[in-house]
Amino acid sequence: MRSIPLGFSLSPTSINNSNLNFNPKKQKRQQQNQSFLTTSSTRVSHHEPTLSFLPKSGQCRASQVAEFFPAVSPKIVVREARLEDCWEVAETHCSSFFPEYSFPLDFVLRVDRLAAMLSGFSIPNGCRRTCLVAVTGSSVNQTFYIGSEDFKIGGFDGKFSLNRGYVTGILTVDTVADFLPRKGPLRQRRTGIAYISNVAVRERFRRKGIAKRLIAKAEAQARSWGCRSVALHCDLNNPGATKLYKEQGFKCIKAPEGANWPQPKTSPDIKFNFMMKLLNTPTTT
Ligand SMILES: CC(=O)SCCNC(=O)CCNC(=O)[C@H](O)C(C)(C)COP(=O)(O)OP(=O)(O)OC[C@H]1O[C@@H](n2cnc3c(N)ncnc32)[C@H](O)[C@@H]1OP(=O)(O)O
Repeated sequence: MRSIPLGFSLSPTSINNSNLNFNPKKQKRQQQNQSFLTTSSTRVSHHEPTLSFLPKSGQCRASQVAEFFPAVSPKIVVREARLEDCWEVAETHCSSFFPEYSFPLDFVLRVDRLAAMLSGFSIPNGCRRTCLVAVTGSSVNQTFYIGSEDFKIGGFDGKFSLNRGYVTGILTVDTVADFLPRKGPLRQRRTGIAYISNVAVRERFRRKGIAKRLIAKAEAQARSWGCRSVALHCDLNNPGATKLYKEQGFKCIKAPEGANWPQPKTSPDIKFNFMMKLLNTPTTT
């Protein structure tokens, strides 16, 4: 993470909480978070081997344990984002989509992303939106909270926290249908199709199945909203992401001749694949 002059970094990953005062309320919150992480969330469990792989003597070194449990250390949990995750979500988004930016632009980008997220709490009537996060269970004790118990924003109670990279991946799923082709002469908003966007995994956590877990959770969410399919746009020049979605059962959809389908608002040079998946379609992995 980049530092700024005066030896102080604005990046949340640089905050060392070892010299913060003990806060009993904070500790209670951390314990609550811990119990949430171990009870109500989805684990990256598909790589968990059974204990029969362990040596018969019952003795093994930490390095051997790491070999037996390659993808479960640290434990990853996928859950809905909370207000206190906002900065981490912005950080994950910007470091994944704009890795080339340096200070001060990278900081401005994160603040801009934060503002966009907080203002995005209001969505059209009858629509749903959820931001999912994949978090590491091992970092719940590394939180530095800003705000108080009475702190409110966008109608939500909570506190911001500047953490040390505990959010490893993010995904947004909604039924707003802003980027889906409208239907009929009245150009009505589509219903029954959930839209996935802003999928990103921090670089050091890639190729561990985190994006797959986020997508699976988004599909479950879409089903619970009564959607029959999910859609997304993927940059044509992003073969890794395209492969990911194809393996998860998404198919590229070609716009009919002459149709002017909406596209995400990014640089005009970026061309997108519009991809869809019926929610009863099995995945290839
Ligand atoms: C709708 C949208 O938001 S599209 C935007 C996608 N986001 C980005 O491009 C941001 C930068 N990139 C990233 O954040 C990540 O690389 C992502 C989100 C594309 C993938 O996240 P990961 O957690 O690494 O993916 P995950 O580990 O679940 O990969 C599952 C499979 O997808 C495929 N895959 C994923 N990334 C790649 C890659 N870079 N190259 C080739 N195949 C890939 C592989 O088949 C992989 O399985 P394998 O590792 O067993 O070979």
